[in-house]
Amino acid sequence: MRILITYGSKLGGTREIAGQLASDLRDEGLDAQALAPEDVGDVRAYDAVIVGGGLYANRWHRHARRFVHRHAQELRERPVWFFSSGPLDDSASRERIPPTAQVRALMEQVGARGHETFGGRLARDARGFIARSMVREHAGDWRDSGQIARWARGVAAELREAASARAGFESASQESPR
Ligand SMILES: Cc1cc2nc3c(=O)[nH]c(=O)nc-3n(C[C@H](O)[C@H](O)[C@H](O)COP(=O)(O)O)c2cc1C
Repeated sequence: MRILITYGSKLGGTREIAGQLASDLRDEGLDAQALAPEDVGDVRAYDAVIVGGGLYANRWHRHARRFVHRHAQELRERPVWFFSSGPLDDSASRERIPPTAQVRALMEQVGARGHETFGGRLARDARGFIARSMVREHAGDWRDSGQIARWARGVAAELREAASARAGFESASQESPR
């Protein structure tokens, strides 16, 4: 089963989460690949898609939003999960943080099956006027590799379940009716 993981990331934190998800899903025996949106060819080549976005003022980074808009049709036709990365504290590790209103609207647009919020990262040398002003209070790496791995295992289990249900249905429908 081929899984695409793509993302919108400005400072690199969400890109690295996508990389860890791909590696965790490969450990689960799935053929998973993390690609920047501009490197994704035909979404129809994948059996399932995960889209992640770094949060900026409660909105996904524009590359993630754009990917969903551009490929809404293909995404509606296959299982899709979303993740967000943002909180610059341990809140995402302690409790489930629901998607922001904008991300929820994108989920509805494509019928996404689930969503997880992971902690974010703000490096001390982050570039950009607002990012620099946030560094003093909020610099740190709050991404939790255990939380990411657990979520990847959950997605893999759902995909396996769906595949075995499909295989059961197909073999039942091949039996000729008497
Ligand atoms: C200008 C700015 C605005 C941010 N706004 C939010 C926000 O609204 N919600 C949130 O949870 N995190 C917010 N963050 C934290 C980022 O989401 C976090 O740094 C994340 O890891 C960035 O992803 P990226 O490294 O992939 O770009 C903000 C960070 C910056 C620099």
